[in-house]
Amino acid sequence: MKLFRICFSGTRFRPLSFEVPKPLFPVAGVPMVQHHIEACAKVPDMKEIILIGFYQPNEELNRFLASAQQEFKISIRYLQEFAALGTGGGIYHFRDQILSGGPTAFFLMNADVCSEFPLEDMLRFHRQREGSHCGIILGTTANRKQSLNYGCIVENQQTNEVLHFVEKPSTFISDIINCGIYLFTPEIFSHIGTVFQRNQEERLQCKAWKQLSEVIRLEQDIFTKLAAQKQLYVYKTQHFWSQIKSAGSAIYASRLYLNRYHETHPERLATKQEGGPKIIGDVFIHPTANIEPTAVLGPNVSIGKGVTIGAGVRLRESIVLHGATLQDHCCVLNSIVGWDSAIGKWARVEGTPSDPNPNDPYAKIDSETLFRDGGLTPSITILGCNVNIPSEVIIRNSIVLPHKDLNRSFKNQIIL
Ligand SMILES: Nc1nc2c(ncn2[C@@H]2O[C@H](COP(=O)(O)OP(=O)(O)O[C@H]3O[C@H](CO)[C@@H](O)[C@H](O)[C@@H]3O)[C@@H](O)[C@H]2O)c(=O)[nH]1
Repeated sequence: MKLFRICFSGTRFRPLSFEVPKPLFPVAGVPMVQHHIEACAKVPDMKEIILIGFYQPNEELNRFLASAQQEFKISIRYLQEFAALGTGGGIYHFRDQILSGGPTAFFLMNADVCSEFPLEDMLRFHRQREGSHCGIILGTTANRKQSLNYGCIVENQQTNEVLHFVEKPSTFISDIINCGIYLFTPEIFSHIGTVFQRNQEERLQCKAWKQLSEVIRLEQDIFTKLAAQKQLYVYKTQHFWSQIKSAGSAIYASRLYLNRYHETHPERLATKQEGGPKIIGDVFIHPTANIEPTAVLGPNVSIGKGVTIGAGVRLRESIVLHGATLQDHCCVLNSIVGWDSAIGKWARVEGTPSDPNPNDPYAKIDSETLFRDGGLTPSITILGCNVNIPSEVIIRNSIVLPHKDLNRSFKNQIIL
């Protein structure tokens, strides 16, 4: 057993991805990919975890890898692609490293998903069908309209064999969607290799070969064919799953993970302490945060390292990143407060939640576009790093880029 793949890009995650690669952004108090790593480390016989991306490794990534390796007692490496090779091209490029040690199967996961990661269930499902396929896709049910934003899977309901796979179809195909979490056997590489060889031949034959990209996409170039050859199965999960595309979806994912901590990490959930703040619902507080006892926090709040929270502060459905200061009596709702930002006394920072429709059991979070009908779509408020909000102003549904000193109230604006 081996591996998972990760990618560092995150354009829809700006301005937060200016400071930190999206997979290291804290969700429920720990870096987004730590949730993947924790799930992998629990799988018996997991030999190694590999992160693959095209991001230039930096000190922060190296520090994270070293500390995760120590904490989870498993080898964790980062492999950098020389260019974005696509969801299939990256793993094909590093196939020798992935197959070293002769694993019989490996997991592959998109970094930008949050899930219970039912890896052991997938493994059991795989073992019951061993020899008859080269991949298992984790699937979940979406509503008809939203299914079009995902890879859609048509299955044989008796056998769970994938009959048909279409990436982001333009008309309804199926309400079972691809979660971006897979279990593959090494055989997958011969299928990717066929596409790679064909692409190479086309490049050599084509005079404008430089323009042909080296990208291989699992979803479009591989899965559709494998489905026709009856080489894929779908394992459907009933548990929570969500994409984390935008900053708004990070708040929603935080809520899902904080709720799961009741079972997996109760020690990460804050409880009311003598002389401590009032806690409502699920809240994560980093042990180094300094919080006045009259503050009221929650539900769904994550407070990072070294954060200072003054008297009478109200904080709900928000993520406060390390080093931020919230002065007395300010109110922060549905917002992300960037690293080292400061919010003045009695200020109000507020966004609009972008949660899935609570009345639809299959609704997923919409990957909202920034603008709709010529205006900024109401969304969570995001303060980039080192932003200063003066006392007694209101910032509503706005995105503030890093290092801004605001001097008045703003509403529905991107402050550049
Ligand atoms: N290493 C690497 N990773 C990549 C590359 N391109 C994309 N990725 C990573 O691969 C994952 C899929 O990314 P997208 O190509 O942006 O697709 P998507 O819109 O997220 O849709 C995918 O995920 C959905 C579930 O969240 C699926 O439903 C869908 O079928 C598809 O797999 C993300 O984690 C992304 O960062 C690349 O060139 N190299």
